Amino acid sequence: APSKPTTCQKTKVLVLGAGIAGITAAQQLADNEIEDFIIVEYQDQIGGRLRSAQFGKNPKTGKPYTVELGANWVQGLGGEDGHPENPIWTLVKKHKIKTATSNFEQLSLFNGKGPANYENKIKEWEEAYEEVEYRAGEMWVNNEQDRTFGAALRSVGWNAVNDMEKSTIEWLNMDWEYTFSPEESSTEMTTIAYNATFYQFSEENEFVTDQRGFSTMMKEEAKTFLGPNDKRLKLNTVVTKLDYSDKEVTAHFSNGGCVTAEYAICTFSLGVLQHNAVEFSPKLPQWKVDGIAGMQFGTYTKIFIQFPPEKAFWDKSQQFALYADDYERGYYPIWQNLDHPDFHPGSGIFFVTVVNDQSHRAEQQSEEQTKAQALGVLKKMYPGVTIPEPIAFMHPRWTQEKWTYGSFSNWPTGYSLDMHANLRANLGRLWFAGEATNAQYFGYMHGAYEEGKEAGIRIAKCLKGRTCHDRKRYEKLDGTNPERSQIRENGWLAVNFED
Ligand SMILES: Cc1cc2nc3c(=O)[nH]c(=O)nc-3n(C[C@H](O)[C@H](O)[C@H](O)COP(=O)(O)OP(=O)(O)OC[C@H]3O[C@@H](n4cnc5c(N)ncnc54)[C@H](O)[C@@H]3O)c2cc1C
Repeated sequence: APSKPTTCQKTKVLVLGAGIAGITAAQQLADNEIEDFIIVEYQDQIGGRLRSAQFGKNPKTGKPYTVELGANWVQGLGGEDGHPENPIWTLVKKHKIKTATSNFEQLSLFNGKGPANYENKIKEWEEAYEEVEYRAGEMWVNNEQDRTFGAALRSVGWNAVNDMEKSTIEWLNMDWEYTFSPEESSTEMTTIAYNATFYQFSEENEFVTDQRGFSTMMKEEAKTFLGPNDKRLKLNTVVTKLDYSDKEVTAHFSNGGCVTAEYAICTFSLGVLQHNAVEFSPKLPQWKVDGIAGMQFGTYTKIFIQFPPEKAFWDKSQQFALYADDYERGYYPIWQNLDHPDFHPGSGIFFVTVVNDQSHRAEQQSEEQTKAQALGVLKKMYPGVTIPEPIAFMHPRWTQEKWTYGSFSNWPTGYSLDMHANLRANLGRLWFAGEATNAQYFGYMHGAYEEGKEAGIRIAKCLKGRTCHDRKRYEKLDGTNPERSQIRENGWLAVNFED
């Protein structure tokens, strides 16, 4: 182990992580004339889960395409007809990030036998979803107990078991967005998150195609308060341990260095916190451990395939293709056509997205295995077509990335606002911010932005000697099975399970 230095570098605020939340928090500090901060980042660049890669080859230029491995859509734009604007959309416009509008009406349908028509089932889903939204609203205002989204769907007559097309439509609307199935997600909070994003802002989605990479947005934003080669940004620096108290926070790095600050904002992903990738001293209290353990962190994997462009065999005028496998829910289900006139025409790129269990499978098996499975699906979707050999193939392994351990968070059934407040609560001078700490925009970039902003403002106030409150925490949580329910009439046998 590296030897422990006796004195650590000193600063006022330590910003841990240079993703959307970290950069936005630091910007708030700078805007409030707090210039004495240090940003510490694991990777060699700003952006976090805004992460692009070079892929394949553009036949016109001979250079690879830039594709987004992480966040790709600005979801919910707003800013018109009295709706507030999504702050990410504001930044995208400010930094002239190139986007194209996603049109989910351009969806071709397939099943195990090839092209198929199950529009009527999509309509059935839409009606059921609308009823669930209404039920969720009632549940919320009446403070009814939360339940799985699957339970709410069944209660309005939607049941996808035994119907692979319906299962796939359900996957499209739930798992694709949240990475978890309706059986795992909260009815109330899933509906709230959807409303907060798509009804508050708008139902439009813009897909980033900028060849500089989406992270350009945050890199450019950082330039508004950091100078060139600013010493306050420590890249390639891995935090291994955080000492915290009511007076200060010290971050220890894998390179042996350390920084002590009056305040710190930890923006590491929920995955990082759940993997105990950072040691806390003193140990985290149980209410905090439970707050971290209770929220879900999922994986979303885009599998990129480039075919020889002249041999592109799919309908290039459509943006999406949905495949309902005969046997397995979520098996290579949603295909995106980047060869569309609005994206990268002539690219020959067709990519497929899988989540969670299917992502974990792809992460464990070889690229050859995954490629063979994906091509096997295309053979079923396009019977009679000779599927050409891809000229490029690539997918990330999000669950294994030590700086995130997954993609984004989801709100499970039974996780309460109080439990979530415990995830978000500060521990003395150590604060937490990031997409997962946002109670309504969890999972999204705008969630990370709002949380970074809030934490930055709060800490600036504390440092300026203005009102400085701790965040709420709930060391004791209310149960939902009180003693009055534990009675014979409820089938409760009052058996004592102790020996
Ligand atoms: C595949 C995928 C698809 C997505 N799609 C969308 C989408 O379409 N729309 C949308 O709105 N959102 C999407 N998201 C979510 C969005 O990317 C996140 O909500 C957002 O980027 C999170 O920002 P953050 O600042 O909270 O966290 P992060 O971006 O994770 O920032 C935290 C930073 O901390 C650093 N770090 C971690 N551990 C350490 C350590 N030990 N020491 C030092 N530094 C450390 C990390 O490197 C990282 O830069 C997607 C995410 C993924 C992965």
